[in-house]
Amino acid sequence: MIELEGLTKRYGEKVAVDGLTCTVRPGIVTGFLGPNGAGKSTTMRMMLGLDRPSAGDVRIDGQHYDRLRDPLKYIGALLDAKGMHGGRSAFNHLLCLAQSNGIPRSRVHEVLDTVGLTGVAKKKAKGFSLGMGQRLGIAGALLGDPRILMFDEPVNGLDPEGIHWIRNLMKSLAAQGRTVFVSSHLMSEMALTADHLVVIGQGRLLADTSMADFIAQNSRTYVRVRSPQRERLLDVLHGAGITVVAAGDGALEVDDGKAEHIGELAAEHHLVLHELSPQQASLEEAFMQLTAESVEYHAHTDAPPEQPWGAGWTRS
Ligand SMILES: Nc1ncnc2c1ncn2[C@@H]1O[C@H](COP(=O)(O)OP(=O)(O)OP(=O)(O)O)[C@@H](O)[C@H]1O
Repeated sequence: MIELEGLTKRYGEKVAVDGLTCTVRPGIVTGFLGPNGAGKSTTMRMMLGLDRPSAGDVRIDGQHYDRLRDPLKYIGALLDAKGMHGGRSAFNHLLCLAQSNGIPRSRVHEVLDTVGLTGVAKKKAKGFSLGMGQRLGIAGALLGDPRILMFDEPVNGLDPEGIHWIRNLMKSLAAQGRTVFVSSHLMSEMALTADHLVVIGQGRLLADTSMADFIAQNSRTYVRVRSPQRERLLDVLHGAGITVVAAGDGALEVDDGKAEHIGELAAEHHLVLHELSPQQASLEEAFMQLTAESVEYHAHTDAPPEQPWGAGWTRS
């Protein structure tokens, strides 16, 4: 479990993290979301004792990071896959980490095997592709068999097979009862991986809720209906006190409606339906809705959806 209490970080005038209070629980994957510059990396760095909070507190299984003996046995993290000593082989990189944390050499072989790098264990990390670097970083996080795992943008640079692998790895670590905390800008991936979300904007907590509730609370849910007897269907729905919105393509949209109810009404009146589909916004739409006001960096034009924000963006 990771507990944040009023966690705050200031850099001069800039408040990067602003009074965050939340608990990251074991047994589930918790996604950590926020627009660029929201304070995710700073929060994660404070969790790992790499940055000192200006105010507030963060506890790892009840203890401060700097009080943990052999910290890799409590919390493993992938923060910056390129932040390792490139001149060492993958094996030696992990061996150094293991030796400084009282972890046996045999465990290095185990984690190399888990991440699929056994075949390149003797190669220098500086020759690794981004994806291999991510895998090596993940091996380092797993080395101490910790109860808490933290991943900052773990799917960066991974190919579809690698993304699939890390998704399953995170889910299985959570299923073993571990605490899994992961940040990503890839909403479709987060939607498939996380059970719970912590969302921040400009350093402040915007949401701490289950994935399903987050989407339900931050988006419109409606039922889409199409019928060749559109006008009669409209009369029937209006007659039942149901508010209907016309969609551009001739379909009807019923806000907060139950598909079953609409289907039964149509059947009672012998109306043919060509479509009766409950619609829910994607995580990306819900996220954009919630964070619209706290986005610090805007593109000059509409950016394509489903891409990490960043390149070519300017501060507003
Ligand atoms: N060492 C530092 N000195 C000054 N300002 C900093 C420092 N580190 C971070 N910041 C500022 O704090 C804010 C939060 O940064 P942070 O990197 O934590 O955000 P983030 O949510 O991880 O962003 P991204 O999604 O772009 O990685 C930003 O405005 C950033 O410019």
